Amino acid sequence: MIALQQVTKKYINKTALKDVSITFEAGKITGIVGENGSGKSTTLKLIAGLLQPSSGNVLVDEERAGRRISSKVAYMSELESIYSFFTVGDAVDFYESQFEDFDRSQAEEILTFMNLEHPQKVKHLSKGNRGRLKMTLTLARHAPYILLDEPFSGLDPMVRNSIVKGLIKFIDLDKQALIITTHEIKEIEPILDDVIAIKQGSILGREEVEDLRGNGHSVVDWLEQVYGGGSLEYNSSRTIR
Ligand SMILES: Nc1ncnc2c1ncn2[C@@H]1O[C@H](COP(=O)(O)OP(=O)(O)OP(=O)(O)O)[C@@H](O)[C@H]1O
Repeated sequence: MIALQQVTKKYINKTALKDVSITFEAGKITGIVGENGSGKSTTLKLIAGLLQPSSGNVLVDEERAGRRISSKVAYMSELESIYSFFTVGDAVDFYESQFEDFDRSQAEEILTFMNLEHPQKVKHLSKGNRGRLKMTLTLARHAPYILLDEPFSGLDPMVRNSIVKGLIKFIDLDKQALIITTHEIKEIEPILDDVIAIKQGSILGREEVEDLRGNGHSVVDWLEQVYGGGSLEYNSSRTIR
């Protein structure tokens, strides 16, 4: 389990997260939704151990998040993170050399699924194919926690669709949990177990998607209500886990 306990994260002139307490359970797909600058990436970077909290604790399977436990977390940045002078094959070799849990044969299977080939040069790939490659390299790891920061950003619906299909096919929810930040909630709504709404560094709410559906609502209905202006009649007074 991942636990953020009363976490505040301050940058020099900005408080990005304010006293956030939340958990993420193994075996679930959780979406974190919020407008630009609300603290989504900061949350993932804290879990990945790339940032340290200003106060509070970030625990991954009861250990403090940091370099020592990074093997438990596969983090995909929203930024371009693969050297442009690499070929697709070089990128796979590089990831294999960096991560003990990297599964070469799974990587090859995902490459085929994503229609990517070893000799292709990263700098010549379309944005969509660079997104598919980034996803391939992350999903080829057997890390128990997979964190994807804005995997759909700037990608067209066909590419988004192939990425969602890749997630369903290559994530093993008996052994892995997935946390996705996104603005594109409609694409991933069908595969989400729960959704967290964040605004200006605070968690506004969290819901199980099945509970919402049971009440005849979509995630989008709920988000409209949480962010104000919506008229969803739904009791969402449950405690945030
Ligand atoms: N390294 C940094 N130094 C200073 N401020 C930062 C830094 N990184 C993020 N911030 C600020 O912290 C706040 C939260 O940023 P964060 O990137 O976590 O938001 P986000 O929800 O992921 O946004 P987006 O959807 O645009 O990616 C923003 O106001 C951002 O400008």
